[in-house]
Amino acid sequence: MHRILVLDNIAQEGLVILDASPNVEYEVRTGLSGEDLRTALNEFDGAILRSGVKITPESLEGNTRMRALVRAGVGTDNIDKPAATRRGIVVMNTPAGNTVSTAEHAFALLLALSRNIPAANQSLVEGRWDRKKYMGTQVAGKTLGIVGMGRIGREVASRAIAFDMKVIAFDPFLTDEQASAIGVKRVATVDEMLPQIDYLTVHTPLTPETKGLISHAQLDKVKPGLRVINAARGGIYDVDALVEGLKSGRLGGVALDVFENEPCTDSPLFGMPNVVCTPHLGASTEEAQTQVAVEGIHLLINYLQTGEIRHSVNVASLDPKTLDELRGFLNVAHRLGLLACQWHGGGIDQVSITYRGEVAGKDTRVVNNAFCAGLLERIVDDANIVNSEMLLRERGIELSEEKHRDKGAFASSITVKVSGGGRSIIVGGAVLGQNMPRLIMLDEYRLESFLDGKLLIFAHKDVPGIIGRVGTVFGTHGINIAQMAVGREGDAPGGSAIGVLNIDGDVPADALAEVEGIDAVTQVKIIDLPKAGELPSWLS
Ligand SMILES: NC(=O)C1=CN([C@@H]2O[C@H](COP(=O)(O)OP(=O)(O)OC[C@H]3O[C@@H](n4cnc5c(N)ncnc54)[C@H](O)[C@@H]3O)[C@@H](O)[C@H]2O)C=CC1
Ligand SMILES: O=C(O)CCC(=O)C(=O)O
Repeated sequence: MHRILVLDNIAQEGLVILDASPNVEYEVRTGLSGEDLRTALNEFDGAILRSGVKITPESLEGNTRMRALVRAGVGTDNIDKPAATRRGIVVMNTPAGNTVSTAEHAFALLLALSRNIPAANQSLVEGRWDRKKYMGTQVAGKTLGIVGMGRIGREVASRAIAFDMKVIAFDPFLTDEQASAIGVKRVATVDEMLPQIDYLTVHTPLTPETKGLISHAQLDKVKPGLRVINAARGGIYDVDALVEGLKSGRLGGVALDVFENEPCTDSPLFGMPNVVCTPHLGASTEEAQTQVAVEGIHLLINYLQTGEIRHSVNVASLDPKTLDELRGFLNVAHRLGLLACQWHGGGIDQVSITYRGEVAGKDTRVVNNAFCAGLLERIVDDANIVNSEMLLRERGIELSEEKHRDKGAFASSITVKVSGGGRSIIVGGAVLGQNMPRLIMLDEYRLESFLDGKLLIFAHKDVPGIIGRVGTVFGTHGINIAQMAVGREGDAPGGSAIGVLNIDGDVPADALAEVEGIDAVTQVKIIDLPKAGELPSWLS
């Protein structure tokens, strides 16, 4: 049973899906913070939220249960993503569900500013018929500057063009070709657009580059009377600069839907002339809320039930088709990681992964993560495909990847060199038939061995009789050998070789000592892997 926590009010349509989903139970607990939030998050497998809850590192402290946090909306700035990633929690959002509603709200603010709608309404309902005071500005023929030409910025642009406005846009990822296809003029910097525009609207996340995009210094650069709108994130405009600009007349109006600290019930802008503010209503339409709730719940259930990862902001996506194609490889990679950790023995500082054949044509980032999860699983609690790469980097271990499309002996294979502490080892694997993991390389030896259960690996000189002597030791101790594979250096006998035995049950210490005592045996190690068919929780 997957337990889902609904942390904010979401549309009923989302709850209906939860009600109808087998193997899922949920609770709605809104307004949680501090210790209550921390405790609650540890009682559920997944959670869905809007902007009303802040997930901090403290909220996730000691969490061993939560697997996914879904933001029913775009901005995930209320979720501490490094903390979630560290705990192995996938963070997903619903990027497109509220795009149109937010663009419409930004445009509604632009029109409200142009025609003084809120102030005129207020004056009228207070008993005044003040037509002269509320003389407005026509938007047709005026120029709108848009910073951020992503989903919302582009919707705003098309609405502005429909209103006969000229549009100038800045976005580091906008090309001249894209700009002309949309019908806007691209500029290379925000400063370049400021003297040319009558209205400015921003549709970017709050980042170090966008924080204070309009500050005191920009007031000197703007065309006097510029009206500015922000339905993206508080902090993109500096509030003190906005107040100064309004007082000096450099700014003709300010419309804000978002604030640096929310909820915001007090601001020097509130009550000033030519200011229109709304309490973060951009996405507050029935249509947007239904879409983000339905999409968000689907994302959550799909991840918990099938492992599909879509719209993740902290880990590579894994759609159902790719998941299906890679499932066998995720399993092999995880097992190779577990083997590499035990065979190397510790002090690792470098991991080089090579994919060969068909698998090299796929997005293998998540396979890398599966290997890293196996490598770390015995060292770090709760390593999984979400957090393993971060955990690896935090430990100063370098990860590199190489791909070769040409096939070797197998349709697809993965080989990993793990180095550190003066020792390098190599493990290689492939998938046979329907998800049967095989070890095909160990250090310089090619072989073909089952990659599950208990393995006894013994390096030895390639001289006659060794296999028989090792077999006799196990027979004497009543230990069954399920499978056996050997690989040797080159084609001729006499060099070094390696044997891999799949053992049923445990190997007693005295049996191990007897194998170690065989003179031609140079190294013996027992390796513990998951049993055949056993999958880690993140893959089952
Ligand atoms: N008021 C509200 O209720 C809502 C607010 N939002 C906010 O609106 C913002 C935009 O959302 P979307 O369009 O969906 O995101 P998006 O990811 O589709 O677009 C963002 C764009 O900003 C651009 N950008 C990033 N840094 C930039 C910079 N320094 N200068 C210029 N452009 C830059 C990116 O290249 C991208 O094209 C987000 O911050 C989101 O949280 C989104 C939905 C509702
Ligand atoms: O959930 C909301 O209403 C806020 C929407 C928003 O800001 C976002 O999606 O980024």
